Amino acid sequence: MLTYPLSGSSSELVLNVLTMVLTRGKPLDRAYSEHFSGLTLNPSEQARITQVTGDILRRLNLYCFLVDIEPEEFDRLGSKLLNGWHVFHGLDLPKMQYSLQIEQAKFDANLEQAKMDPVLWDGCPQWLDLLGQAQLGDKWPAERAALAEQPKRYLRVNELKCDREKLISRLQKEGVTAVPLDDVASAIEVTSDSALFRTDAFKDGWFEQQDAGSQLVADAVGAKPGMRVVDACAGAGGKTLHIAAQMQGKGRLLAMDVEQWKLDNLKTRAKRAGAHNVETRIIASSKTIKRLKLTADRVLLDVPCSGLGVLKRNPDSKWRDTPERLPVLIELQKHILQSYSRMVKVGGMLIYATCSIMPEENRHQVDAFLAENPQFSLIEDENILVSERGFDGFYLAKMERIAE
Ligand SMILES: C[S@@+](CC[C@H](N)C(=O)[O-])C[C@H]1O[C@@H](n2cnc3c(N)ncnc32)[C@H](O)[C@@H]1O
Repeated sequence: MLTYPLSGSSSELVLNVLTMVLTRGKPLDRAYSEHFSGLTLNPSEQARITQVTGDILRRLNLYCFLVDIEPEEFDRLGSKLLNGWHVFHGLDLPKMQYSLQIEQAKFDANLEQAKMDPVLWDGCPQWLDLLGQAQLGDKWPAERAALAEQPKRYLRVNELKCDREKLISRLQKEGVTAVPLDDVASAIEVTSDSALFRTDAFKDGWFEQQDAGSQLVADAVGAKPGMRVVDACAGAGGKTLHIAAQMQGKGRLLAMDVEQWKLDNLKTRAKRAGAHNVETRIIASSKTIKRLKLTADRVLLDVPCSGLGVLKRNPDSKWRDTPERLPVLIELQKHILQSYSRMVKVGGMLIYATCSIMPEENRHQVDAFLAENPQFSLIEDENILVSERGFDGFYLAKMERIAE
């Protein structure tokens, strides 16, 4: 965390980004891009701004409690919260133009009270705590605490262009320090605050920013050169590009989604990555899927989910989402699993994945699917828990089609 306070102008930026997220419901990444575009911020100052903003969102209710404000009051009282954040972290106050002071004695009393309340301490909204307890039982407190930590920055080396050692040494020449991860063969961890997307290594397609947990999901696909592979919920292609590298550009990789703008984004990224065997296709109706019946060696279903495994990275969503969204997602996951599994050929593999840690979206879905579909058999599944691996939380299940 910070060792000296934010400057006045960085404090204003943090407040503006947070106001956009908390009072206008903008996703954090869009609020960043609106505020950062056109500014030439020093990379370490930009890193400090995102660290503070992210940390405030990860423990918003705690910081609000300490300075006696409600999240809804953020647009009027945000400077008080930012001052409280600095006090909590033992820093001097930032020099803001308009700044509401905090009452130290009240802050200290609130702090003592907060220390007795682990749910508040971990920045967890009540609905999420209830859900986590119901779904994960004893494992939940460790996950809840791990989800309140700052995420690390991971890259995936693009093996179509280089290897980890070459990437690390090229990045070093561009002022970025990074180390390889022992347990994820394609991943490196960035240990400096450098601006990655301005590097020539990025422009040349040598890496993508991708959490190490997400890299484990694409690893599980085990695609080989010459295979026919479908990434059926490809989005902007985080996992598609990884699969393309496994295939060494040989074979057919079909990336599908219901949103054309995401596939357009994927095409740009595939071009930069030199992934020439990627074809994109919009899912316009059920016919798009039916036409591919029993054709694929591998089908990855990285389904839409609650995202409750990636709250370290997307902490804004826990203040926007509600538990009512979950049953709708669960129905959609069921539908995708049932209908898109038809594309897997006999002897081929279906990989179901989410970035959630909740069994209802994970193993329960797989069990229900297998009960209704004896033509599939479970090979293995894995819960990638945030508290155990330190990555974002994911789930993956590998199933083989053993009959038509
Ligand atoms: C978890 S995201 C995928 C992330 C992506 N695989 C990656 O690694 O970057 C889920 C994706 O499913 C897409 N989606 C939503 N409903 C869908 C449907 N009925 N069929 C296929 N994709 C769908 C969403 O647009 C979203 O891009």
